[in-house]
Amino acid sequence: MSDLVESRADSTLAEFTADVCRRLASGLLDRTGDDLRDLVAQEVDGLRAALSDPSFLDTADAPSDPPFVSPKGYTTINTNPVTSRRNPLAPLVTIEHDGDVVEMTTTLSLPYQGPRGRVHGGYAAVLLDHVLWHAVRSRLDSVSFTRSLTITYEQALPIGTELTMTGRVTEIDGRKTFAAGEIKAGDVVCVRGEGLWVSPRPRT
Ligand SMILES: CCCCCCCCCCCC(=O)SCCNC(=O)CCNC(=O)[C@H](O)C(C)(C)COP(=O)(O)OP(=O)(O)OC[C@H]1O[C@@H](n2cnc3c(N)ncnc32)[C@H](O)[C@@H]1OP(=O)(O)O
Repeated sequence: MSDLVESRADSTLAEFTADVCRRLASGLLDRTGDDLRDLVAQEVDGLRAALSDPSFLDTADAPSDPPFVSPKGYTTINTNPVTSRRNPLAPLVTIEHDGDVVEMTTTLSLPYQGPRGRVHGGYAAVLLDHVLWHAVRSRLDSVSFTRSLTITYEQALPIGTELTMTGRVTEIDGRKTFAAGEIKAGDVVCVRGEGLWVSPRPRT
């Protein structure tokens, strides 16, 4: 098992700061003038309070992504731009495995917008890449990399609505693993994806 490398309070502060960054990133896109100043002032006050008085932070829940020392001795921080609570680029997601199916949920705000009211198509591809990779990873003993990913945009993928990403493996052929899945808003399939994940050649 791996060891933690910072205190629980510091990990909580880091994740609180990432959440502040998330709120500011959204606020910068839907507020102007005094409204924006109010938000910035409120978040700065919160950060000052969190720095000067650790009891300001709710430490009831364990940090989601504390850095740790890996079994190989490396200090590791989850940098993932989809799942890391500590990376402000990542929205907050849930991931669940149900047998061979992986399901992920999230609600995306304005920083992920492409056309007005719709998720940027590139970010929809990011979400599908991630959920399909998880489905592949759950079936293999080794890591694999996305080799190809085909995305079909069926319907507008809405901003501000809970989205459900689902992924499953469709075929395993040696180093090649094929997977497919979709993103739904409610019961509507908005985006489909299918692709190939390849494990690196074994070292000779
Ligand atoms: C838990 C915390 C962690 C958290 C970590 C979470 C990370 C999740 C991230 C999501 C996933 C990513 O983003 S991964 C990052 C993005 N992807 C990458 O960076 C990958 C870049 N590409 C590569 O590194 C390389 O191309 C590889 C390793 C994927 C494959 O190289 P290779 O080993 O030389 O492969 P190669 O021989 O050409 O192909 C292997 C086999 O696949 C076949 N093949 C190749 N392309 C195709 C194709 N389009 N359609 C059908 N078949 C194909 C070939 O014919 C061959 O078949 P045969 O002759 O063997 O039958």
